[in-house]
Amino acid sequence: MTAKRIDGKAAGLALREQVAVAAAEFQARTGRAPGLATVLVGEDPASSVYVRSKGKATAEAGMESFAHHLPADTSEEALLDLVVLLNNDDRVDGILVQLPLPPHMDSSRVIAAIDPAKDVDGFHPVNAGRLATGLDALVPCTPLGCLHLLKNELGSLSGKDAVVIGRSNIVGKPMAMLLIGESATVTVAHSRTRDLPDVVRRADIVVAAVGRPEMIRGDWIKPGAVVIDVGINRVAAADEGKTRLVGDVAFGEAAEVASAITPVPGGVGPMTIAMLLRNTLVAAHRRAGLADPEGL
Ligand SMILES: Nc1nc(=O)c2c([nH]1)NC[C@@H]1CN(c3ccc(C(=O)N[C@@H](CCC(=O)O)C(=O)O)cc3)C=[N+]21
Repeated sequence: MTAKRIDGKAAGLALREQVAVAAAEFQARTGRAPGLATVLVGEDPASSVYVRSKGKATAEAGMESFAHHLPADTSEEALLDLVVLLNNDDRVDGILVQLPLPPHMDSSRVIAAIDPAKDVDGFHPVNAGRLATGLDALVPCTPLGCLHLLKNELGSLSGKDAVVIGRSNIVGKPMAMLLIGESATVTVAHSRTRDLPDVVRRADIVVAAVGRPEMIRGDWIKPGAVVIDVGINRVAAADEGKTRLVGDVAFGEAAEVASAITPVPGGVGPMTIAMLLRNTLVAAHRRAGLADPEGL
């Protein structure tokens, strides 16, 4: 069997079009567009690329983009001052501080300084707690994108066996919370899990977020499972000196067994950006005292 390739690029574009329609409605009602502020500290080339593509997507969705770029040697105090400024700026509905921060900064402290109502990454402990307790939260973009793809594929997730590989605050833990919320039976596996291949073999749904290139092999996958690959790993290509992106799943092998699988690139990554815009739109509505936009 050859799995269906889940097209995250197309799903992300469709979502971004819906967000653009709702953003225009928001502007008509309130007299201003939703606004997203991004903060990049330092010169990491990959981070610069992501921040630039976020700025472009924001403009395309009819939202205002406020891009802040600080030098790598900025003090933590100066970054915290900027966060406070953005917290108090009414044009700003969403604040994204690009991670990782330089090593002299304490990212937990920076995240905790962001107004939870503007925390479109969903990384603030208040949002993590709200998600865990089933309250309205801003939910991390990558797991939200994974859930969107899973529901597109399967409809209801109720009673499905889901295995999340990875326990980070950014992906694994919030992914588990979302799956529990959909009434899946959820196992969170990680580097200390015993017999990981056997654990994964039980899963109707596999979400791989370990950050190890092609670690999850085809013979770990239950026939017919849906595989969501969150990994974005840059590895050496066959061509001397070139690189290519691979996921955490050995795609070719897994595609022989799964019913559907996300590719890398073109899977989860584009959904993450679409969900960032979605979260900015939602934050704008909540801050303006409006009901959440429908169907997003
Ligand atoms: N505060 C914060 N929030 C983030 O959401 C955040 C962050 N920091 N730091 C870095 C990571 C990484 N990230 C990606 C988003 C989209 C793609 C994406 O669209 N990737 C394309 C391909 C990209 C390429 O070709 O290099 C794809 O998978 O198809 C990738 C990576 C968000 N991050």
